[in-house]
Amino acid sequence: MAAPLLSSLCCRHSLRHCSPRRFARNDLSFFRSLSTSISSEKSLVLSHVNEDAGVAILAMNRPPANSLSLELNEAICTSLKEIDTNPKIQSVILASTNPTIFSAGLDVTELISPDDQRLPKFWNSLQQVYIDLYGSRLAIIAAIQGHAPAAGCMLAMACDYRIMYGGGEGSTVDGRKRKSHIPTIGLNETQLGIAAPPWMGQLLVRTIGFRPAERALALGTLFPPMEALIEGLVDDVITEESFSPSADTIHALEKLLPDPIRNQALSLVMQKAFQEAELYAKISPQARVASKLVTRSESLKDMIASREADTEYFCSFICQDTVQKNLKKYVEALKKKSKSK
Ligand SMILES: CCCCC/C=C\CCC/C=C/CC(=O)SCCNC(=O)CCNC(=O)[C@H](O)C(C)(C)COP(=O)(O)OP(=O)(O)OC[C@H]1O[C@@H](n2cnc3c(N)ncnc32)[C@H](O)[C@@H]1OP(=O)(O)O
Repeated sequence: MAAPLLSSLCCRHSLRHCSPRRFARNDLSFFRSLSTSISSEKSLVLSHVNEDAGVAILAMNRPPANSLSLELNEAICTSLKEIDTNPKIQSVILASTNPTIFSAGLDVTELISPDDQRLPKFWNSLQQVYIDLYGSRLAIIAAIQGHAPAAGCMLAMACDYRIMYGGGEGSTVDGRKRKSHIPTIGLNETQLGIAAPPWMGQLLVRTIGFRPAERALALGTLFPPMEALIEGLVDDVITEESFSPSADTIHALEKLLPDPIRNQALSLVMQKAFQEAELYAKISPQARVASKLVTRSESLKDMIASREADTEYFCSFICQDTVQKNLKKYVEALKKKSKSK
């Protein structure tokens, strides 16, 4: 699994064929020309490419919370690989079809009384998602419309740029006021009675710096948007207070876009993500990928070298009685909270 990563980082055939086309911030024709759709593994991931723009969307689509199961992890990797083989694509927007949850992190039900054949496969699939995102030749923009705890935060950190929704009472597609929603992001594992795996913790250190990461890891801090921005955990925060799409736009989009993507087309976070995707796509791919290698190759090599040991450690750690007890309690509380709504 390691070889494709570094070769993907080093230089892909596609780097020669870059012809990104400009599109303006509100140019919704981008969506109209989303002609190629790739659905994988029962559409756990929805993927659309626009070759003219050089940009693709990869939207996680596993209700209710985009929690990362073995199958979702595999679908993300499959989809990214398909996009990667298209030489006309330079940027990808990683998004969620759920407007309030980017990804709830690992599917915690995978961790409870696990099957001993499936557990290592599951962990491997998560490692692979990290490797494929962090080591991709593509510039990946995280459009974080909703919550991103734990491995959800890891997904975002493995991207090249992170845009987060800042909360507030935006309008829904049908013009009604939406309930205020303030997403959070962070590695909250200690709140579950477990620790973030070393490579995930180190990713936080590389993203926000040693001391802030040390504290955030110990406390399992989930940052609201502005705090995440101040810490450097996200690069941009977007509010939608003033955003109200016209009825014509809504009508046009209703006809043009599949349901799960429609709301995203109207979100400022998504529009900003396109702008950023375009910015990255304009840079010489060779230069961009070479600069990515400078900052990422060492840590990726280290992670790959310790991958098997990491899997072994994870499996034995998860199977410990105290860990199982903590996880069960956590899931019960999660379900209780959800039922009480
Ligand atoms: C020293 C070295 C040690 C090394 C140790 C090695 C390995 C250990 C590493 C373990 C790594 C872990 C990384 C992880 O990602 S753990 C998962 C952490 N995730 C969470 O804690 C998030 C839990 N979820 C929430 O907090 C909330 O759901 C939310 C994401 C904030 C969204 O809140 P809300 O919009 O209110 O939605 P609900 O709470 O009602 O949830 C809706 C629905 O989804 C289910 N669900 C939510 N999260 C998960 C999940 N992570 N897994 C599975 N299912 C989830 C929830 O139960 C609801 O479903 P029901 O309505 O059917 O109950």
